[in-house]
Amino acid sequence: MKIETTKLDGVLLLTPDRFGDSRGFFSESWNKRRMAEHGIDLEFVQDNHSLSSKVGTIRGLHYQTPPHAQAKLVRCGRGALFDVALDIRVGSPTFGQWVGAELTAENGRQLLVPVGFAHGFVTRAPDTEIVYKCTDYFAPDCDRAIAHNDPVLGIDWGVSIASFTLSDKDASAPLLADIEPVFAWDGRQ
Ligand SMILES: Cc1cn([C@H]2C[C@H](O)[C@@H](COP(=O)(O)OP(=O)(O)O[C@H]3O[C@H](C)C(=O)[C@H](O)[C@H]3O)O2)c(=O)[nH]c1=O
Repeated sequence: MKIETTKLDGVLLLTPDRFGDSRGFFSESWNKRRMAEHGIDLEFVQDNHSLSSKVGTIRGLHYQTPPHAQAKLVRCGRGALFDVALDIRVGSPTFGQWVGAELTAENGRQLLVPVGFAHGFVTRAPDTEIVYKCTDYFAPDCDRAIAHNDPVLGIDWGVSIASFTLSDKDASAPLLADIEPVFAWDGRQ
C-alpha cells in the first residue's frame, strides 16, 4: 500500500498493492486493520457505486452536514475520472483550496476525503464507474452542494468540453461564499 499526502491536511492518495498473475490481478481495496496501522481509523457503513455514461459528467461538489457528515474513500471501478476534494473547514489555513487526482480502473488509486471536505469528480472516459465507501449513511436533509465552476475556487477539471453533463441540483449549486458554514478547523496541522 502506497500512501501519499497532499497539500490538504488529511486528504490522502492511497494505492493498494496489486498481485498480478496470468489471470490478471488481485488487490485488497480496503483493509481496516492495515489502515489503522497507518493511523487511518475509519468505520465505513455504506458503499456507493455510480455509472456516468458521458465523458465530462461532473457529480459534485457534494458533502453532508453534521450529524451525518461523511468521510469517503473513493476509487474508479471502470474508466477514468478526476477526483477533487475541497477544504470547507472555516478557519482552516487551506479553506477554499482543492486538490485533485486522476483515479482510473488501471491505476487503482484511491482518494481519501475526510469530514470537512466537499467531494466531486469529472469523468474522463465514457461509461465510468465510481465506487466509494462512506462513514455515515445517506441523509437527504443533510445533502449539500457547491458550484463546480465557482470562479473563486478555480477548479481545473482537466476536461476540455463544450458543456459538462450535470444534474439539475449541481447546475444550480451555490458558490462557496454563499453556503452555510458547518465545519470548523480543529487547529491541528
Ligand atoms: C448520494 C446518494 C444518493 N441516493 C439517491 C438519491 C437520488 O435519487 C439518486 C442520485 O443522487 P445524487 O444525484 O445525489 O447522486 P450523485 O450526484 O452521484 O451524488 C453523489 O456525488 C458525489 C460525488 C458524492 O460524493 C456524494 O456521495 C453524492 O452526493 O440516488 C441514495 O439513495 N443514496 C446516496 O447515498
